[in-house]
Amino acid sequence: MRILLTGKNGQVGFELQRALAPLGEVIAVDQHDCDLANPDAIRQLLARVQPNVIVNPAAYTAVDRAESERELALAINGGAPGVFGDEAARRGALVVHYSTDYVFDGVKDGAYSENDVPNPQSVYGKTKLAGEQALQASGADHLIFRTSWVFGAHGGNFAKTMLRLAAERDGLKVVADQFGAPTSAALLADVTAQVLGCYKREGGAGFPFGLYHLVAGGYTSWHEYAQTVVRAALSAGKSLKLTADQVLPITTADYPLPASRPSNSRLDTHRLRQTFGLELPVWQSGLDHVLQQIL
Ligand SMILES: NC(=O)C1=CN([C@@H]2O[C@H](COP(=O)(O)OP(=O)(O)OC[C@H]3O[C@@H](n4cnc5c(N)ncnc54)[C@H](OP(=O)(O)O)[C@@H]3O)[C@@H](O)[C@H]2O)C=CC1
Ligand SMILES: Cc1cn([C@H]2C[C@H](O)[C@@H](COP(=O)(O)OP(=O)(O)O[C@H]3O[C@@H](C)C(=O)[C@@H](O)[C@H]3O)O2)c(=O)[nH]c1=O
Ligand SMILES: [Mg+2]
Repeated sequence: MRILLTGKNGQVGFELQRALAPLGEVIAVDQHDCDLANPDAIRQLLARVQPNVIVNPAAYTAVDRAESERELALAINGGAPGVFGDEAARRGALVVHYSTDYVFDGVKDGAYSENDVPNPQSVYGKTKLAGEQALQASGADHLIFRTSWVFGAHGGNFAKTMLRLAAERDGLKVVADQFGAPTSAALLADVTAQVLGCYKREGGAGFPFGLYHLVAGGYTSWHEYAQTVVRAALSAGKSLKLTADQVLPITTADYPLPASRPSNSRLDTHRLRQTFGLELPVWQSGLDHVLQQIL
């Protein structure tokens, strides 16, 4: 299997380099090798690499900046997956792509399933939904993994931001009315590799391609997540300027940002677990593992 991997220095791309290696030859690229905002550059890359599988964790992920950089975010998040899809359909390749909880408006009670209708409230969410739809419309064999609140040892994320702020400030305020599942980049990479392993063994017409929600087990609020990070850092002996009690709960209205975030980001993973016989560990176990690496 020849696997083209984009975004090799991103949180998920970095973990995928490790996880995909046993499946075949991995050709990993970054923005310098191919600018995903440029469709011709993508076509040239595919002509050169001739992959059987394209794995695309690269994306425009700056949620607030996207509100004022709509065109660029749309080219990378909405356009590139369509180009990958069109080319893959022509070449008989598989496209593996990642999307987000931010395609939902967050007003549902309970976890969102793949059958729930997206209604993104941010530019980032809208461009990610456009990417899903472009890939689906291409007719290429594809897998789309929708995930949420990604963290890893490599790259930037909320947990690392909390560690940095807790070392600088004697108080922190974090929204307590948005709920979701922090999901480790390593879990995303490992599940991707498991599913691609199935595809390698038994891929073909009957393979269950399509859209899957993929998040860690359980859920929390950003506030409780921040407190968990601070508590773990303190018990690992890290010197911080505050304790978990000094991470105060606030509402979304108390923390105005350019982009609107869903208050309910919970994703139901039933389809993925049933189809591939997988277990998804709780978010705390992935966090413990990453904090051990960072601290
Ligand atoms: N982070 C999160 O919390 C969540 C992420 N997702 C989705 O999961 C996937 C992986 O996210 P994650 O690993 O966290 O993202 P990161 O932001 O860590 O990495 C994204 C990568 O995309 C690359 N990239 C950005 N613009 C371009 C471009 N024009 N051409 C080529 N490469 C580009 C970046 O390269 P460079 O560093 O050089 O800019 C970076 O390596 C994405 O599809 C994201 O939408 C879904 C839910 C939550
Ligand atoms: C730094 C900070 C953030 N917050 C809030 C703002 C926001 O509601 C929430 C999370 O903030 P962030 O900006 O780090 O997270 P955000 O960039 O919105 O994270 C999202 O990224 C994209 C890529 C996704 O796909 C989503 O799944 C999600 O992970 O925490 C506080 O309340 N206090 C703080 O000190
Ligand atoms: Mg962010």
